[in-house]
Amino acid sequence: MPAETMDELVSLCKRRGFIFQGSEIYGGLQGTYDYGPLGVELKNNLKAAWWRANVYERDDMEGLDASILTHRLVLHYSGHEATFADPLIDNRISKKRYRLDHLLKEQKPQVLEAVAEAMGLGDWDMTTLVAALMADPEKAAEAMTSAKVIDPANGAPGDWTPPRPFNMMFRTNIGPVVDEDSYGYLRPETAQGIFINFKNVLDSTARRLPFGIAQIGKAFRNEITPRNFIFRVREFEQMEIEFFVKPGTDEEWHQRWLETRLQWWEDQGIPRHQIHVLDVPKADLAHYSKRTFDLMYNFPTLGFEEIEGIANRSDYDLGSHTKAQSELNIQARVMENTDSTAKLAVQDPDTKAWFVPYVIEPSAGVDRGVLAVLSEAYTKEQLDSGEERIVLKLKPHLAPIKVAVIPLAKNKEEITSYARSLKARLQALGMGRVLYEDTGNIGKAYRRHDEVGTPFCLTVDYDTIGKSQDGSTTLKDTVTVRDRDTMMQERVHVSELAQYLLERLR
Ligand SMILES: Nc1ncnc2c1ncn2[C@@H]1O[C@H](COP(=O)(O)OP(=O)(O)OP(=O)(O)O)[C@@H](O)[C@H]1O
Repeated sequence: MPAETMDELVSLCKRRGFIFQGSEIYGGLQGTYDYGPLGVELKNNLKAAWWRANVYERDDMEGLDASILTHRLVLHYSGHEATFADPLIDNRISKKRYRLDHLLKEQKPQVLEAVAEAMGLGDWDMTTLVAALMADPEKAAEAMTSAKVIDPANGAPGDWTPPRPFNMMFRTNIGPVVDEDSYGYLRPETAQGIFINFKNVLDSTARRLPFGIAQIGKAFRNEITPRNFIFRVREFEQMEIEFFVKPGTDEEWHQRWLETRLQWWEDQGIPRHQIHVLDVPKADLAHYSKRTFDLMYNFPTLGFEEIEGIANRSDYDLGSHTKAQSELNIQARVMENTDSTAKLAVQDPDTKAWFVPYVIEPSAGVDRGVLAVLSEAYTKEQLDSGEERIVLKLKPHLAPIKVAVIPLAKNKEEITSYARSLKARLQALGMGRVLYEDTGNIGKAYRRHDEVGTPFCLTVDYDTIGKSQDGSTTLKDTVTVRDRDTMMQERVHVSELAQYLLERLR
């Protein structure tokens, strides 16, 4: 059974070294988190699983690692400069700042009804209400104040300012000269790096449609109200695929990617029933999207929230960044591009006509993925002894530590050196981190490794080194293997350990 509250997860993450608040010793930097010794392993394992499934195991994908610092023209023509904004509103009394749609979601229905009425709306939903408020900011301020919209910070009605769009990109100066032209952006998504390299990848790999480019990397958004632990942060990682297809085949590929991605999440330990597929209503679609499926995971405390968006982006992206737009019969509405030096189009092998590919984009958040996987794996068990056991039932390939090798006696040189050499041999198998563990007693070590999801604990004891109390040597060169989930222990000969572990850790 997954975790019931976010607090349980936050507490485990801090206690066991998965995730810490960013800049914590100086009071914390909001919207940033640092991955600790175990967090970095889990995160790397999740990214490796994604790369394996989407690059190595397919024959129609290439990888890329584009730069984070981005030329302003990239984000100008992509539309981000003009439209990558969230609606912002302030309460003059508390001085608190909110994202308008988030603030409204926390209001009682009668308050929302009063706001809509003051705005003169008959039939409305959240999307049309936000749109109406943004279209007339002065009236919106009056409506929200007179309808007594509550400030969640103090539970009292606010004195609301007119809402305004707030661009979420981090703009930064580039180079030693600070002037109006020498700025760029930290990328707000990894996708643009893929689009602007489309021709480079095509020319260097001789790919034909359909094919995709995959990338994992950091993205930055100046979220108005970062919250819910690593769910909404200002610096995060994305795992993005831009899959280029012939127009007309896009809808079929969109469906295929939906199924592929759901299967992948299942392989990471997130069952199908814990994900709701939202077919995003037309009114809520991003400006580039023909259709989008959001994968909404049932997070503890938060409920169903997005972990991945799978968008049919039509020919908007390559069409926006290409030169010679007028020759390419672009379907999407794009800004006229007078700066691009590359033709981002392909030739139909039969007709020889040039056209701009459509793009299917499965875009997943690494951090939200980590949170979902942790929450699904978190298990509280009542043992026969009456004790409670917390165990992270992570899929073995995601576990931060695969195997802990524990010497039963810390001061017995023969045992510790046997354990150290066994650790080194297992580490060399390349299955991930193997830990030599000699802190605390064996019971405590088991408890700790249950809590961090280590699938196997191996104990090296007197029997292993051929010095059993009864003088027998039948158990020489065997170790006790304890299984995290069943807590069963069995004796395994060290010559069979490699195969034993590799089979079970796959
Ligand atoms: N501020 C953030 N913190 C952590 N992950 C994020 C953040 N913004 C986006 N992501 C991740 O990147 C993925 C793709 O980004 P996309 O632009 O589709 O998100 P979004 O629709 O803007 O998300 P939201 O509506 O929750 O702000 C999301 O599904 C999510 O997993």
